[in-house]
Amino acid sequence: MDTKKQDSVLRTGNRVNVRLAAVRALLEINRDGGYANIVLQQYISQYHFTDVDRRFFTELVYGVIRRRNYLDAMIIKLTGRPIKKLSAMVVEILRLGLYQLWYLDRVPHSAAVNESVKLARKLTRGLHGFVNGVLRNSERRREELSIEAMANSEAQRWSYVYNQPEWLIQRWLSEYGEDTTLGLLSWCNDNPALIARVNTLVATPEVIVSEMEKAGWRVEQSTKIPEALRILSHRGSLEAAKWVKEGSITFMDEASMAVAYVVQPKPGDKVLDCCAAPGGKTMHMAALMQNKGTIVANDIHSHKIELMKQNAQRLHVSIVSLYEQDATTLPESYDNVFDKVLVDVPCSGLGILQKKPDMRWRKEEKAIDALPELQGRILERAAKAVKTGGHLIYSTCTINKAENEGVVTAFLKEHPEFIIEDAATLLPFETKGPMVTLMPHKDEMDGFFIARMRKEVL
Ligand SMILES: C[S@@+](CC[C@H](N)C(=O)[O-])C[C@H]1O[C@@H](n2cnc3c(N)ncnc32)[C@H](O)[C@@H]1O
Repeated sequence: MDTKKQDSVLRTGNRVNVRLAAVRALLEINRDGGYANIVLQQYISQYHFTDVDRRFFTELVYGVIRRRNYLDAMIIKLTGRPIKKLSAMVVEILRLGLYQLWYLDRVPHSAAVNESVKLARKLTRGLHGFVNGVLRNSERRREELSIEAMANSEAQRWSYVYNQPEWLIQRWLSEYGEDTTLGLLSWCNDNPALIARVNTLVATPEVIVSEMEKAGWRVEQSTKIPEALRILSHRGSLEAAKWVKEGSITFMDEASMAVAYVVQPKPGDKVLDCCAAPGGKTMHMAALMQNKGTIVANDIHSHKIELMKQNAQRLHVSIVSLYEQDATTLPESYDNVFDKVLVDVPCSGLGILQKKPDMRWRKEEKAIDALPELQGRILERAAKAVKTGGHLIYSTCTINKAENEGVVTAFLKEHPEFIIEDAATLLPFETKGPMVTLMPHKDEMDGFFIARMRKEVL
């Protein structure tokens, strides 16, 4: 549907119909493959929700996405049909209805059912009776639909309770054991904290905190990273906030900020960031370098380079040169040139599942198992760009050991000229080294891996 038409469908007078917007957004994510965070942001900026509506909309969309496996199991049981045999629109209306009935105490059951029926009248060809029947039936059959009654195995039970694919639960159990797996699973279902980095090139955390408080935001300075702020509540759209527009803040997690601390670039350094887009760490390094020196930032995707250019402009960074470049085939002119080389490889992203609740359903084990080979090749090539006495930093946003310790250990075996250093000692918070794995449920930030190596003369 074109944007104008959709706009008029979603609005009644000045108010946006939040549930209708949620169904449309869910369809774009689940049927059309849109990324949840991007679709959500588009709706929020397009429809100018009130703060209350924005929170409800976000809760509905993310809530349904997180609990998709259990909601779908209920739909299959209640309709007697596989999801694929139902219309995509009806599936989203049922998911949303069941989510409200089962998880949102503050929504009266009658409202959850009636609003779903209204949606079905508006969006389907005569399936409102079917939706009504399924949802009312779910009320009558609560016991039969309980997780205990529905799960056929312990792994399936955990998968329903924690809304994660069974294969991932099995993987974490075998890598980390039961306690850590449980911690990780419940972290995945918590609402992510909103974290901003204060751009120290133009502002200080103290000034920004005080300005935000005056504007009615609730915000705290992070206890882990000095320039990080935890935004507890805000007014209006984040994108339109003055601090975002003027480049005094940018959104990124504390774990992501930890990487630049381990790189420890100094003003005047020559830095290579070879998997750089969208540039969160590049711009943070530029700030730590006080915008003095050089950062060569590469990425394989040209459209992301444009995004980084805009990011650099907004954040008043002028020391970054951007190139579209495959990190496995860096030019020879890069060899032995850089003081610091950051290799923030493409990875499975299992450490950022909390922020992207749709990701858990998109991941595939086979694709994950193929990653270490590419990561190893990127690291191998990038290592040549480090000058003697310089540092090579390898990072991922995953807690998958094969992509982390696995890749680095294999690299070190082949390269005695690289010595592992203790990354933990460079961080402004307590954690264990020498290679650092930030575990979300313990460190209260995204799951990241960071290793720092020094190149010696042999
Ligand atoms: C984890 S993300 C980097 C995040 C980035 N460092 C930041 O802090 O914003 C990995 C990036 O590697 C890029 N990439 C994937 N394969 C690559 C390759 N062979 N060479 C260079 N970049 C690659 C992807 O486009 C993606 O932007």
